[in-house]
Amino acid sequence: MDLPIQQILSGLAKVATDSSSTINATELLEGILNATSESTNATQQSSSKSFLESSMPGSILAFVPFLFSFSALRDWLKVFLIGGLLETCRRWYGYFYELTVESFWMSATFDEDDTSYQWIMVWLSTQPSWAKIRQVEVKTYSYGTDNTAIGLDDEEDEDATNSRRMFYIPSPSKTYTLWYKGRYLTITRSQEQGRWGKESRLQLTLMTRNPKLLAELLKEARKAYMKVTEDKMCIWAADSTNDWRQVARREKRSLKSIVLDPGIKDTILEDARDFLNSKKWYTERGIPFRRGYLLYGAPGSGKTSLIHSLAGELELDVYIISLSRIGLDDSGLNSLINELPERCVALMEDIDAAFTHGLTRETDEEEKRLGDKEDEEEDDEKKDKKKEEAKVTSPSSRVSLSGLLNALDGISAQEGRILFATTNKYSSLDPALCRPGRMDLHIEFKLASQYQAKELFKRFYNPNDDAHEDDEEVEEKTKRPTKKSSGSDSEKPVDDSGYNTSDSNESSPLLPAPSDPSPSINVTGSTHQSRHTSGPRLSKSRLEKLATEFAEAIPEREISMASLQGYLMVYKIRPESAVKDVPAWVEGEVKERREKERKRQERVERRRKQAEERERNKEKEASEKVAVETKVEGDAVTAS
Ligand SMILES: Nc1ncnc2c1ncn2[C@@H]1O[C@H](COP(=O)(O)OP(=O)(O)OP(=O)(O)O)[C@@H](O)[C@H]1O
Repeated sequence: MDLPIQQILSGLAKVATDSSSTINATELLEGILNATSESTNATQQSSSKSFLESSMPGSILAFVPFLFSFSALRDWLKVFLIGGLLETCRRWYGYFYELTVESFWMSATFDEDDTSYQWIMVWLSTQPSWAKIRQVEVKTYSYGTDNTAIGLDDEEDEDATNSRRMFYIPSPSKTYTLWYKGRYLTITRSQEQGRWGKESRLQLTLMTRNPKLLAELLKEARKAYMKVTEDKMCIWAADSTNDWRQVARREKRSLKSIVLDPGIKDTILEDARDFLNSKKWYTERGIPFRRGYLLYGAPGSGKTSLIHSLAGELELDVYIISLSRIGLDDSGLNSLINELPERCVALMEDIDAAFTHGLTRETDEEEKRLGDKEDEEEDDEKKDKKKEEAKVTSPSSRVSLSGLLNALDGISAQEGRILFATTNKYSSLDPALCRPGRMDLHIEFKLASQYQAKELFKRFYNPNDDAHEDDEEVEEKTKRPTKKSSGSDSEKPVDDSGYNTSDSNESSPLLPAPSDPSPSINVTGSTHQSRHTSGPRLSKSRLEKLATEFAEAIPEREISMASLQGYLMVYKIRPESAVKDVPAWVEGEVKERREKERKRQERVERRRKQAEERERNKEKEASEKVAVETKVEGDAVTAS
């Protein structure tokens, strides 16, 4: 290791003796190299060679101290200065370039899971130049998102309606150019791997110095979106990571189609409207700006239908919160409720289903008692279904009552939301949950009244309320027993709606005929008998008469609206037959209901007896135990 240092030192000494008083770096380097080579020659004769000598040329080693010499520093400085200057220039150039370009362009990005993404897609589909694009991705959608792309099929195209529709969407990673108000516009759709597979993103770049132009475009896009979705409402549900996802977009259901006793719909609608317009009122009084409605009562009485219909009427989206969902716990529920948008309908269906397993404050005994009581009230099938659901969900649902209460009205609970909860077991709900502030309005839904049956009949056969006052022609038509079909010699039966259908009920072996004692095929439920979508043509007076007859045959509060609807579905285009057959159907329904009731009574009685038996056995065991202990004690006393 000493050798190179000696060489360098000798080199330096040689340079010092040979050189004049002013030496420059080049001379110094040459001197070192010469001295080093001489020194190296001398040492070559030596038999021992160091590792460094064998692995590195001496000239490089000699160069090292030179790098740190004073004169080399000056050169280093020059290099740094020039390099730094060049880099600074490069960066400034990039910065100014971006600044210049940015001042002429505006850009915005849109993520697929945000509604604004759909605004842009809808807006794109309205652009004339977009119709001429040549490279696209073709998609078929199974639900909801059909407004986010450009439909290829005509709505009335039979193939399109019978199968999935086809859509154009922008190809990923391709930049499309368009013109917006005379400005150059580019749109790029990129895809990234997200939690749920590939997630798309749109990047829009507009050549303008005016920031208002982008805002205008966005407003236009939102308007276009609102226009195509004005008859639709979005349904959201939580995914397994407790994030809201849009699961469907549905046609709004008209409030008129929900038949309730007079005043109920109007009361809820007015209340909800008033609430939505009262933010200031709530704020001024320091009352949390939230409203809860509890809809309870008979199954199939229209609770869920009414909620969806009201949401459509109020132009709000529906966010479904399923308390018994696998993996949902208190914190998950809390975050779900926190993430609700300000104006929305939150829907908790069958809120009692979650209570059965740990949410209620009732003791087990009370729960059992209540369960028995409800047994008497509730439909057998419904109860069994609930039990099954409870069995499936109980191990995984970890929402506690306090968790639910906190989520509903804790400080972090979302303001401005309307909560609708439904239940078939009103009496099993905890009072804390039902108190005002959490559930402000409680509305009972009962089995169908005769008024409801009549209105349902009228709406079913004349949904648009457009029957003529006394349309004798229609009347005539409905009375005519047969009609000659054009192009055929054979006489075909005519349905009692006045329509002549090729697949009317008479020719359909699948239709269950209530009066037929031995149907050829055992079909449960109602089948579609016609492809007619419009209602049968009945005059107003005829419809009124039939509806009255129909309603008179329906016993008050014994049959659910869902069952009535199911019955009418069988007679989709045969109102006369519907009225004629209704007494037989009602008889069957009532009989079935009574049979179920009887079975339920028996089951309740059996359970009661089993409980008594258990009690008796317990008492017997206890008294036997006491007797044995007394005997043992007696024996012990005798023995002592
Ligand atoms: N009052 C009603 N007016 C019109 N249709 C009704 C009414 N009640 C029920 N229906 C019809 O019955 C079907 C079931 O109704 P819905 O699901 O709203 O009842 P529900 O009370 O929510 O039942 P569940 O308590 O079992 O959830 C729907 O197709 C709906 O059209």
